[in-house]
Amino acid sequence: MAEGEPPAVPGVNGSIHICDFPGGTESPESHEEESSQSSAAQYNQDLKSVLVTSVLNLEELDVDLYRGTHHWVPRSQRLFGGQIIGQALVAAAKSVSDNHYAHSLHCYFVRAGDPKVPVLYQVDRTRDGRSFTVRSVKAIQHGQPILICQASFHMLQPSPLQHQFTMPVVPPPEDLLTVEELIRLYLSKPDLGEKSRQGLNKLLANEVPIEMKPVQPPHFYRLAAVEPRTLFWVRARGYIGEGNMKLHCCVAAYVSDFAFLGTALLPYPNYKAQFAASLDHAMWFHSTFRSDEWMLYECESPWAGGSRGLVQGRLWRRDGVLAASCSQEGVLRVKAVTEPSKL
Ligand SMILES: CC(C)(COP(=O)(O)OP(=O)(O)OC[C@H]1O[C@@H](n2cnc3c(N)ncnc32)[C@H](O)[C@@H]1OP(=O)(O)O)[C@@H](O)C(=O)NCCC(=O)NCCSC(=O)CCCCC(=O)O
Repeated sequence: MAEGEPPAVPGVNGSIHICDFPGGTESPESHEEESSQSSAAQYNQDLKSVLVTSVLNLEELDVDLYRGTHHWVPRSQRLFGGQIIGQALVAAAKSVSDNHYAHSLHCYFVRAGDPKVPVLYQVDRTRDGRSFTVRSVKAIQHGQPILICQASFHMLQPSPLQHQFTMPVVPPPEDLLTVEELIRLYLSKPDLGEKSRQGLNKLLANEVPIEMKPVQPPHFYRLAAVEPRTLFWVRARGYIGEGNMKLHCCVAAYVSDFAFLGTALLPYPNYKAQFAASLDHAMWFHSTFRSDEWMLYECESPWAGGSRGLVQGRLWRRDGVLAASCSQEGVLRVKAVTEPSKL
């Protein structure tokens, strides 16, 4: 990483309950009961998540037509992909009955989003079946699509087929530092260069509505090439509460795009991204979860080439249940870093 370049958001570098979505060997109710006890202790419930009160709170303009506004905008000054996916899923879910739950979505980012204007979401009720309901959503700005999204919803259908991978063993979030705490630690280093200090202060001023705790924080000094695999705890800031599983899926969709594509850059510390943007994003929801509770995001990049990188991720509930899986391909145009430096 070159001097003056703020680090990529740090960090992106047991016994299992198996559970269908939303029911299974463990009922949603039992999880909710457990959650309500922990949430009462963990949260000031007045601190509502801005994701829910603002970003995902779409304005209804007409039948199947919604308008969404922005909260956090990345330094690239193009709209955050996770926000557009989360809002598209909110729009899709509006016309789906309460007993159908999002189980997957597939999106293409076809144009950069403009942070100066709101986004319109136009929903097409593609199909209403007995078990599955499908919606197609077009996110539009300046009269042109910026995202095309297909989302599918499924009614609860219990099955004897149930398996999942085992969650990686990592320290609990209580034993780890948040990204902000890590940045403050880096800022306290006496030999930090002025440009790096400015970059880190800019990162601190970012009002990202997500909290993250990297499992393996990057070293203060220049990173060595590492395997394209990262683990971090993540949750939405503020209180959302239990009960609305569709909403938790929309928040998870927002969260899942954050610091995801950076995984593909980990083996290349001698290159920096000149242009990085997600091209597509897919998600599968497997189990009930609370997006305002810590979840482990396990990210890996099985391939990069031809100025593109593929990343895959798993979102784990802290009790070891696999909540969701994600895949994304992004464009990665890089240039060589000439001078080695510290963060
Ligand atoms: C740009 C997309 C991906 C399509 O690309 P392209 O067809 O090349 O679009 P153009 O509009 O023709 O060019 C855009 C830009 O790229 C330059 N360009 C094009 N080809 C090349 C090339 N072969 N070599 C070098 N440069 C090239 C071209 O000159 C233009 O540059 P400019 O003139 O300076 O603008 C397009 O599909 C697109 O933008 N899609 C949307 C992608 C997107 O917005 N995704 C979501 C946001 S990304 C995200 O959210 C991740 C954030 C993570 C936050 C975090 O983790 O911190």
